[in-house]
Amino acid sequence: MGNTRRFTVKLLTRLDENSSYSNILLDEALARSDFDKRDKKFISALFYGVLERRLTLDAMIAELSKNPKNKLNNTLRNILRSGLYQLKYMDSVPDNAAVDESVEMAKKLRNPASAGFVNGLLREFIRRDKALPKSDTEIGRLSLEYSCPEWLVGKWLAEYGKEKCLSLLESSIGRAPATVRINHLIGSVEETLDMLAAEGVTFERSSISDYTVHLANAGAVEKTKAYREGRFHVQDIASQLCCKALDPQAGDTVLDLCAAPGGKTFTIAEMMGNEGRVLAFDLHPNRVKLIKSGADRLGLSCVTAEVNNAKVFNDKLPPADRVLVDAPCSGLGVIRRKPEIKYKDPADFERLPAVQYEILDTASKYVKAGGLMVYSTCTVSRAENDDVVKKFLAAHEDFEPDGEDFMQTITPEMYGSDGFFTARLRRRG
Ligand SMILES: C[S@@+](CC[C@H](N)C(=O)[O-])C[C@H]1O[C@@H](n2cnc3c(N)ncnc32)[C@H](O)[C@@H]1O
Repeated sequence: MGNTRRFTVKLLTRLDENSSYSNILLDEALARSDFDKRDKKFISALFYGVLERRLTLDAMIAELSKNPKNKLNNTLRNILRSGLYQLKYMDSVPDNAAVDESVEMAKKLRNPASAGFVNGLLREFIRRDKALPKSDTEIGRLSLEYSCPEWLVGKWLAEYGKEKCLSLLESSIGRAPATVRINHLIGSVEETLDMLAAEGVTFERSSISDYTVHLANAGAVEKTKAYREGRFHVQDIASQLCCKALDPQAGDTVLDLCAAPGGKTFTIAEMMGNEGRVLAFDLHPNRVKLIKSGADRLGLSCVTAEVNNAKVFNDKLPPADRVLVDAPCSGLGVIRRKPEIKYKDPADFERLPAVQYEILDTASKYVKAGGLMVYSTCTVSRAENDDVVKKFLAAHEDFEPDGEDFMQTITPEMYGSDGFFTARLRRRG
């Protein structure tokens, strides 16, 4: 077990020092290691746990340090974070093990005082009954309880109200469900589920569609025979609902302008029974390859994938019955999958609405008269969602809202999905 903690602390420090994605860093490191299944589970739980509770853990360290201004190096900080995380949030770890293993790690650091410091701080936390740091404000309290920066708690409270804010905060902690979309073009849903069951995968069907299934022990679904045979792809409920909003029909010409890695492209093609054309694009050549390989695996021959910049009008693209703009966004709806998103500087998100508007404006030029365009994001932020759509409608008289509830903010309490937004915009006939 000591080895697993050292491994995790090293990974957390690497994440602090290079801005790579947490899931990629962890998956690659585990794949190269020879830890057994149980150890890998512990490492993943500790790694993601520390990451998603980082703000709270750092507030605890600041409160418990005698000299809070002392600068801690990254390794020492991660030893403390992981020690505190085990004490506070991992019931399966005895307190003594959490403290002793952390102290052993600190002994290996160059500064001989580190081990005493780690021991003192962790034992003081236990003496204080493992209490969270206090705050005088509601925003501050929620921020510490859910390890979410105050600016984001404040934003969600102001923009969506308390109930939705709490739903977003609660779902931002803990593992997201693994949901898949069954490809009925390769075999029936029952046949695919039987195959998965035979390989020991347990599942629960979802009420949102006949093809939507939650997998319970989905460690490495990509390794199953059913996956290799193209019988499903991994896709959250909200993304599946987004494809439903686009309502593609067999024979349609569909443009999917920000399509990689291709989850929505695949569902759209399946909904069309592989009849018609789904032209998928992305800015990045490496990501376009993911769409191509996914469509090949799933046997979706109506899909083509090319590089294209959605901001710039391309006169080679055909007029389309349906256009999907699944725009690049801040990703505030998928924090439970990528906890590092919440620690970004909010200033990084300020340029997004202009980019989103530019893409939407360009995309609208491809929509046939009477055709439908769906604008979507995996974020929960008025500036990137409703405001972009309102600005678009105000400037494009040839478009109108499609239906009364044409804008939908999907929050986790509704379907257990990621946070998401869709808007249906119809070009007048
Ligand atoms: C939210 S992701 C799309 C997810 C995808 N629709 C799916 O369901 O799998 C946004 C995508 O937009 C791409 N992108 C960003 N800027 C773009 C641009 N100017 N033109 C085309 N694609 C762009 C990104 O590379 C990214 O793959």
